[in-house]
Amino acid sequence: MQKPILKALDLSIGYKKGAKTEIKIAGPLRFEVLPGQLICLLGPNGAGKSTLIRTLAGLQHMLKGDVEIAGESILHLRPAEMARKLSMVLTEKIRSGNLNVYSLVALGRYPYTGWLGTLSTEDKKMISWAIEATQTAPFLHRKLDQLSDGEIQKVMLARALAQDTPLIILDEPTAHLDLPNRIELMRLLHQLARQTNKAILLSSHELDLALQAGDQVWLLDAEGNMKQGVPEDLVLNGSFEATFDKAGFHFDKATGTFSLHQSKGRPIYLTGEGAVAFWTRRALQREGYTVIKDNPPDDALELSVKENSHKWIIKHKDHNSEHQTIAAMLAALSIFPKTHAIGSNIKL
Ligand SMILES: Nc1ncnc2c1ncn2[C@@H]1O[C@H](COP(=O)(O)OP(=O)(O)OP(=O)(O)O)[C@@H](O)[C@H]1O
Repeated sequence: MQKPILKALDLSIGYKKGAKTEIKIAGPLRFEVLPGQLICLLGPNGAGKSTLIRTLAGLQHMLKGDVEIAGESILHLRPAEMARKLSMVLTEKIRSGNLNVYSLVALGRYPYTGWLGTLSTEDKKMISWAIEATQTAPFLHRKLDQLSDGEIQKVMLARALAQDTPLIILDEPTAHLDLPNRIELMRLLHQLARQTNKAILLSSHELDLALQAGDQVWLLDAEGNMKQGVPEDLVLNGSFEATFDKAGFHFDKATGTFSLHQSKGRPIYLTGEGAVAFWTRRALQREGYTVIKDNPPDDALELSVKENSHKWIIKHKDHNSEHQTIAAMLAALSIFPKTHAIGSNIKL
């Protein structure tokens, strides 16, 4: 059996106010991270994700309990030992604008190079691999202040990879990335965990990506409790919904998506499959309809969609009409009274 690379033993995290007062954010927490796992730490704003990450990395005192990395308490690890076991990617902006990208990535080798910083063949190989994996080669000779926030994010990941530690912790690594790059980064982290047997823990607000890529999800709620599990189990047992419970937010277990609108409006009986039905449903929910798939009431509006022909057919008593776009279908539906429209009081 594999030994955990990271372990929390009744860990309480938070802040000290003066000599005596403690502000506890979460705990006692117990968890283990095994080599090869990608763990996504999720939770609403202010739940304590960054506090937990900083505590695990020894950047902040724990209130109680202990954290072990590769079997050793972080309280006993010297900085040089820690740097060979754990690499960090934080979201804070780097100020050293004068450094070029290659030099920054090469800094990842510092735990192995000693004072002079002379790079061995092995060091150079590792740096090249980190650059290739993160696709940072195109801006290798640029200075950091000539990079976008997203590019800096990738370079910081390259530095962490060059450090070649069994545990990598990233605080919101997708924060500055556009959608394709967010997907690409999650895919890369997932692959890295599998191929290199590194354990990777990241905090994120990317609920859908975390659901897809995480081997485990940790859900930290506003009360400081943490639920852990395989993402699909957490969806099915309602933990996911409960952690992000917010007025006006609805988590659809069937599609794994959050929606802004709680549909309580006029029922509409939708038949059809595939992408056209999916986007039709979204449009109807936005307009405040309650979309039903089974047992329609007698006076229900009926809408059938045809996947291949992009045709929307509305039926209601004597009414029967056919439409070529969602816009036209919605316009046609507007002649029927809605009981009420929902979704106006949502705070994000
Ligand atoms: N230095 C500090 N002293 C006291 N309380 C703090 C300090 N820094 C943060 N906090 C509080 O700790 C709680 C957790 O903050 P943290 O930044 O860890 O949350 P988070 O889950 O990372 O939030 P976000 O998703 O918004 O980044 C918040 O209520 C925050 O106000």
